[in-house]
Amino acid sequence: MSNKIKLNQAIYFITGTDTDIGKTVCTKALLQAANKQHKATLGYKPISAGCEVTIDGLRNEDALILQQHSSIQLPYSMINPVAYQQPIAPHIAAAEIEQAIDINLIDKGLSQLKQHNPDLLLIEGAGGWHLPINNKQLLSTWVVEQKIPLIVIVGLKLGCLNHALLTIESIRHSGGVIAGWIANHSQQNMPYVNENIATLKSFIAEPLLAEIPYMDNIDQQNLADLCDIEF
Ligand SMILES: Nc1ncnc2c1ncn2[C@@H]1O[C@H](COP(=O)(O)OP(=O)(O)OP(=O)(O)O)[C@@H](O)[C@H]1O
Ligand SMILES: C[C@H](N)[C@H](N)CCCCCC(=O)O
Ligand SMILES: [Mg+2]
Repeated sequence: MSNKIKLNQAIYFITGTDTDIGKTVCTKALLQAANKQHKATLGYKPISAGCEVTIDGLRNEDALILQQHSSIQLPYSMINPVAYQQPIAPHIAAAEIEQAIDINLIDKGLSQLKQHNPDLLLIEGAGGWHLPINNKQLLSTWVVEQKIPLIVIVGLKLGCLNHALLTIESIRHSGGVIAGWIANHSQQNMPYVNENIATLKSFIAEPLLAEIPYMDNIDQQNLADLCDIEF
């Protein structure tokens, strides 16, 4: 019998300890691993902030990476329905151009993706767990309402213990379900990195799904074999 960790839900929300800590890298790794197992996969980046202006419209790098590594090929607008040009908190970018984040678009986008019957649909958040979508609402509330299980990406750096434990406590407090976490070596040669991972393991009951090493050219790498996971 295989000792592989099983992720047997069709949809997961990928959150993390901060912005810029490897959520997209790890989402790509999970998609590549599932693709290698011949699963029908989709990545979804419902809200992006930080886009290029192109003749086809706004394009966000995360969404393009998820689109590229999805085995089900769909138009960009389905992968990233809400996009803002400025690389800032999305609700502030939204206020700047007087185009509020419409949670109905995010909902509708998810329903449309589900119609393509993916075996695995990974939704990448923006920033960390509590992302404001306006001055009153958080994206995390939507995730919990949708009952989407979570995968928490921990960007390994000094301070990540606090960020990881606060994130996990907050997800539980919000009523979210954590499927597991990924340790991402977002920095090269973090001192005592293994001791940090061991500490996190001792505090987090959910499984460590994968450990992603630091790689200079990670965007060019196939990371499938780093995820010893059965989908
Ligand atoms: N394991 C790694 N090895 C080398 N570089 C990494 C690693 N993980 C992340 N990076 C780099 O760090 C940067 C941030 O990673 P990534 O874009 O995945 O973060 P994110 O959490 O998705 O950010 P955002 O909040 O903007 O969505 C990228 O340039 C990425 O290539
Ligand atoms: C621009 C950045 N890379 C992300 N796309 C958005 C990060 C939002 C962070 C919001 C916050 O928690 O302060
Ligand atoms: Mg990202």
